[in-house]
Amino acid sequence: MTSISLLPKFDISQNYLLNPIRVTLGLWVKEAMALVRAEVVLKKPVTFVTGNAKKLEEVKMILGNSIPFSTLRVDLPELQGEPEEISKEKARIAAKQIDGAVLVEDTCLCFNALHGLPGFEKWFLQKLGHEGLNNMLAAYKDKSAYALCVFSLALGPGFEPTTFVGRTEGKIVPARGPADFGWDPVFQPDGSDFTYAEMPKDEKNKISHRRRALDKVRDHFREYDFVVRNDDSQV
Ligand SMILES: O=c1[nH]c(=O)c2ncn([C@@H]3O[C@H](COP(=O)(O)OP(=O)(O)OP(=O)(O)O)[C@@H](O)[C@H]3O)c2[nH]1
Ligand SMILES: [Mg+2]
Repeated sequence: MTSISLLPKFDISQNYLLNPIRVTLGLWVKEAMALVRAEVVLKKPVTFVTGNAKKLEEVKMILGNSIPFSTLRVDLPELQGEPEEISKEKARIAAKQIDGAVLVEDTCLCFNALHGLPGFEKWFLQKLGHEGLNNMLAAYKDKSAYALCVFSLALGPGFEPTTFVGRTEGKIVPARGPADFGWDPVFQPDGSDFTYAEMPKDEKNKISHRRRALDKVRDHFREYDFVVRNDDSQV
């Protein structure tokens, strides 16, 4: 009885004594890691590959000069499957095609009432239109949806891509605002009275699925030292 009641007291004091040491060690390791960033040597800058001019515009606005990248407009195949797998496969194809490091993304609009469908293929919107997207939810009370963006970075052909996911919650509404980018007019993010299409671009770029995924891409570039060097040591 006595030993049982004493045991927790002992544990608590042990933790109390150890915690400051753990915290200090943790901080020290973090600082040390920041100082010795792993170098990733590439033969040419990472290329963001897409066939979608609007995506390209947003990626350029969001990233600015924060990471070194070039861009290339190439139509990538419309693949089927889970968003992360589609995005990775696009990266593998693009890396092979340009024989270098690539960044690609796959975006989808997912309805909760439909357990994540329609997901998205660009043909879907072309066939259904904004009204059709609303009609898909006519039988359901739940109009909630989320916009999902998965970026994939492949360091070259044969390299397994790394993914970065961004998600913004919202709901599907009858179209409002300019119709120059996909489903933007029917997606109203939570906490806003405006659809993506009605928002000024810089407002959308503060909260969008794309922005959230690109924040993670940026963090990754901070973690590693990407160097472009054209010699035998490059990827
Ligand atoms: O309203 C939108 N706001 C967005 O922020 C957004 N991002 C993408 N899309 C649309 O979603 C479909 C599949 O996208 P997606 O990832 O397959 O792209 P894509 O085929 O157009 O280009 P890519 O695959 O060459 O990069 C296409 O109809 C895109 O226009 C968006 N629509
Ligand atoms: Mg596509």
